[in-house]
Amino acid sequence: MILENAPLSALIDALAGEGWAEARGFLSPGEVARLAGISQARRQDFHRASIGRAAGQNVRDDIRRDAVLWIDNQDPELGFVMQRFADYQQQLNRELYLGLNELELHFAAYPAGGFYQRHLDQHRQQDTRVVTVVLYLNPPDWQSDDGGQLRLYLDDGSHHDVQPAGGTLVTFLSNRFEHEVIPARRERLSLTGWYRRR
Ligand SMILES: O=C(O)CCC(=O)C(=O)O
Ligand SMILES: [Fe+2]
Repeated sequence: MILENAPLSALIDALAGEGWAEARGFLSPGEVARLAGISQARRQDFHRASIGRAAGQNVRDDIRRDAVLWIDNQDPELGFVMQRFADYQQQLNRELYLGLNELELHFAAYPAGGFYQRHLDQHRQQDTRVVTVVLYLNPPDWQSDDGGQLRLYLDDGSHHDVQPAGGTLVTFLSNRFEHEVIPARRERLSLTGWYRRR
């Protein structure tokens, strides 16, 4: 379901219904610019994203081509956005009894040519990821021609493409929807996270 400047309660309803939501205007343009600035200032610390966990981790250029920086949830510069995610977690628990008690977050940067092949956000052994959130930090002039859409594969065999415009938040049930990032033609920035249940 596509939402515009919606309250958190509308996201919760969409998640309980279809299992996913595209919430445009989740952050204001000013907040997006601030977060994008923080991400850019830390670019030297990003590292090439890998797949799998622990010993099974490796960088696979053929599967995903992005760089990430994991975030400390106590990071003082990020308090304004962490608060939004904490509110969302609290409402998810209150309304849907999901029992979420952890959020892991990373900045991601896809260079021109970057993509992420179709996948599910759960590691085979360890399926504690319950709800995915992706918040886009791109400039407002992102065009369809710039690529980088998030393609969500829906239950009925169709798909929904999300334009990674700054301020849009996508959220979905991590174990239900396969998805992929279509190759981007310009740098594509985001903040991606997973609520978990330990
Ligand atoms: O950036 C996106 O739109 C999705 C990224 C993704 O699927 C992931 O990091 O698991
Ligand atoms: Fe994913």
